[in-house]
Amino acid sequence: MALLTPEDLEDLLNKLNMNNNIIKEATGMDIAQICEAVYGTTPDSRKVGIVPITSGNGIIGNFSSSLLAITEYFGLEGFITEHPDITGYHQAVANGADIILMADDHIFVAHNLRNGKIATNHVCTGVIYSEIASRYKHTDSKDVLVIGLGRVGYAGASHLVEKGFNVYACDPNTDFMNKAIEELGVKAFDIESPRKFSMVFEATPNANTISEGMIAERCLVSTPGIPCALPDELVEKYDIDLVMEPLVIGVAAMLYSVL
Ligand SMILES: NCCC[C@@H](N)C(=O)NCCCC[C@H](N)C(=O)O
Repeated sequence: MALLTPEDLEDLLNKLNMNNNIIKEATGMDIAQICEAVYGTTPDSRKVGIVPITSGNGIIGNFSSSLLAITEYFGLEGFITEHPDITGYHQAVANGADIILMADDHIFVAHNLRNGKIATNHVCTGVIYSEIASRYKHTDSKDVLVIGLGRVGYAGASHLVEKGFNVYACDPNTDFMNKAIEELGVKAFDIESPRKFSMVFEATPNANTISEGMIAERCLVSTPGIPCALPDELVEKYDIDLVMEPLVIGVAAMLYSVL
């Protein structure tokens, strides 16, 4: 899994506002409304304790401050603990945190200490980005293309299957592909017999995974993946609504999912 860098997190809320405008135009709802629709929850007076974690590659500059900004953007109170790790966890609980947000290099969790709900960033990111793709209002198709069937892509494909969409998927890893076909019933997208999709959910750590044969002239591409899945020439040539930002939308889904 590619780790975030401080550069990825620069200008986070401006990127969010830009993406929220695209989401509103493409789906008719903003990200808070979509989170409410998916999880059936609304922000309340819960307090979020953010605990920096030093394991593995260590603390990422402005990761915790980004989580605080996101928490407050969606109307929740938050604080970052003075210490990291276990000492920080103890501080968060002692200071009355209802929800704990913390991440090592492998798992990023939101844990509600009051109702016991726990969420991971990779599942929530897959669910919310695939949900955004599926809400594209400029199509009546039920076909969605999912590119990438890792932890995030698989969660998104599963969510779309549950919602009754026709999910076509591709991943160079045949084990991932076979698992999704057997467990979810997705159809393998064959680049040799391309179909043009108006809704695409991309979840890979690679650039330019979307090629001309895959997309309709007017489409919505929803991707948390870094770097961008769309080649510049396609962005210029086609009418593409691109929803892409590195952290906020996934964290919003985590918070809504544990409220
Ligand atoms: N959609 C967001 C995915 C984030 C994930 N790829 C990552 O970088 N995880 C590592 C976070 C490490 C945080 C660090 N331990 C800290 O607490 O600052």
